[in-house]
Amino acid sequence: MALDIKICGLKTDEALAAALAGGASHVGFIFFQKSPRNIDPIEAGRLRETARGRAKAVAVTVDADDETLDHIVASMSPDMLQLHGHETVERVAEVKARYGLPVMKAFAIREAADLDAIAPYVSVADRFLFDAKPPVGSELPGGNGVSFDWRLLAGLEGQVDYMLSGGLNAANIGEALRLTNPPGIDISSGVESAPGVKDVALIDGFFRAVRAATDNRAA
Ligand SMILES: O=C(O)c1ccccc1N[C@@H]1O[C@H](COP(=O)(O)O)[C@@H](O)[C@H]1O
Repeated sequence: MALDIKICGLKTDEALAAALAGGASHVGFIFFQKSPRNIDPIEAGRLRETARGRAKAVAVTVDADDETLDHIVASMSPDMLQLHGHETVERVAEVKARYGLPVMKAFAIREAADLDAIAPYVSVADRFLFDAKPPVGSELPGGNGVSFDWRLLAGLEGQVDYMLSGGLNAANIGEALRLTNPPGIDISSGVESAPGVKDVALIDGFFRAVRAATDNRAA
């Protein structure tokens, strides 16, 4: 099965063009005030039109209330909602029903026991996203450029649909894919020259590294 690739935290035409040219299956827009990648929903709506029909537009939110989600969904008509906060199973079900959109629920992983938390969500979430726990002092629940022990996901192959995320970059993606064989991968800081500043050369390099790793895998 083809590997899904999500480039997240996009804010500019140039970065979006590089993500699409590289073959991103998903492009992510962050709606979280404290993030250096935070984008206005109207501007995200403009960018997502470029991606329409080429990559799925994912709206990333953190414990957002209905009013906030209403505005995001109306402004940019995402293909998917990523819930990256402490949303309960009930809240995930409520959001799915309210917007009729697939939901990807994020979980922070440090040890094997952290994966137990996904069990009640299996029948509700369309997909999971596994990220590292934020470093102490970080105000961001994601986008910290930190990875976790990928070997923890080894038993999940074929069991749940998920994206591997957290601290991925061109240098480590080969090892990450070798250890986990995930259905999808998600990257943000690893293709930035500074927090919130996407770098076209780094985006190109990431896709090259993914291709090299997946070619090796197929061979
Ligand atoms: O990127 C952010 O600023 C962000 C803010 C709030 C919630 C989620 C966020 N990002 C998500 O985290 C992953 C991993 O990021 P990184 O590659 O480790 O920098 C990112 O792709 C988003 O899905």
